[in-house]
Amino acid sequence: MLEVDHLVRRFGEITAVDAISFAVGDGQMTGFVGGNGAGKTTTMRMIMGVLSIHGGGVQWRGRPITAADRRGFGYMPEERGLYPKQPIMDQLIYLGRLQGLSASGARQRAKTLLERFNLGDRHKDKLESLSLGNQQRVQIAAAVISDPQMLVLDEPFSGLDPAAVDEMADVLREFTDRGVPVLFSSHQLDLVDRLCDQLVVLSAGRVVARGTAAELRRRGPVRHRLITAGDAGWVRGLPGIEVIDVDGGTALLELSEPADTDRILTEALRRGGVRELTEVVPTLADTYREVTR
Ligand SMILES: Nc1ncnc2c1ncn2[C@@H]1O[C@H](COP(=O)(O)OP(=O)(O)OP(=O)(O)O)[C@@H](O)[C@H]1O
Repeated sequence: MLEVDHLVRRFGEITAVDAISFAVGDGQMTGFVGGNGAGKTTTMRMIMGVLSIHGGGVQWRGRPITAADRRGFGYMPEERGLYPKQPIMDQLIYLGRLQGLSASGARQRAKTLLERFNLGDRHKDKLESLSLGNQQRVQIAAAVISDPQMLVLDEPFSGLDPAAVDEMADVLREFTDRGVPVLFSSHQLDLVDRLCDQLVVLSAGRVVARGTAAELRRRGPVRHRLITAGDAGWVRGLPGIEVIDVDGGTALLELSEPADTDRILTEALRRGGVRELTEVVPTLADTYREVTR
């Protein structure tokens, strides 16, 4: 398990990461979500020891993390890290050797990974000659070259088409299935919803929400949709009911008291032509907007 404990990082006057805490359990896929500048990359860099820590700490398996622990982590940095002008196989072998594999072990592992990503016949090609999606596949191969104990991936899904997203997700799941904790950042809420056991939502350097997608959805605003045969504009006249939107016979409402549902329904029935009154389950995007505003 990786634990991030009240981590702090400042850049001059800016506190980019402001006492962030969360944990990534063994075999747990954790999505790190937040708008531009929320502090995701900075946190990941501190986990990996690329940036110094100004407060708090990182624990790995219950002890303060060491450089040796970090060498066993697979990391995909925001700036990527491979050389555009060098053949991909050579780079993977080099990285594997740096991380302690033998020459033949590194070659074998690189070959297996490139084949896994359908890039076996491109092994002599320079990184820059590959499509963006294929470059991303090679970047992930580089992160997992030496059988990592933990994966820290900065936007691994950005720029991938849906098929490549599924393929990348399968690779990450192979790791979580083996008990490896995986932390990745993403702007794609639908993806995070689909893939993650846990979400950590950052805003302005702080954790503003944390939990499973279902738990976070429950934190979103509970709304009701009323559909009537005639115009539903009359809802605006009801005291204590927040009207989010009215479009012809359809109104979207936020009700603060359970009794408000009865009140709305009674009034709608009195007026006649009620078609529907239903609770609208918040989406993850609704919750995200709510917790980051
Ligand atoms: N090297 C740096 N020097 C000065 N400020 C920095 C530096 N790195 C990050 N920051 C600032 O720290 C804050 C957090 O940035 P960070 O890159 O961690 O956010 P992020 O959540 O990864 O955003 P994005 O989704 O855009 O990548 C921002 O205000 C950013 O401008």
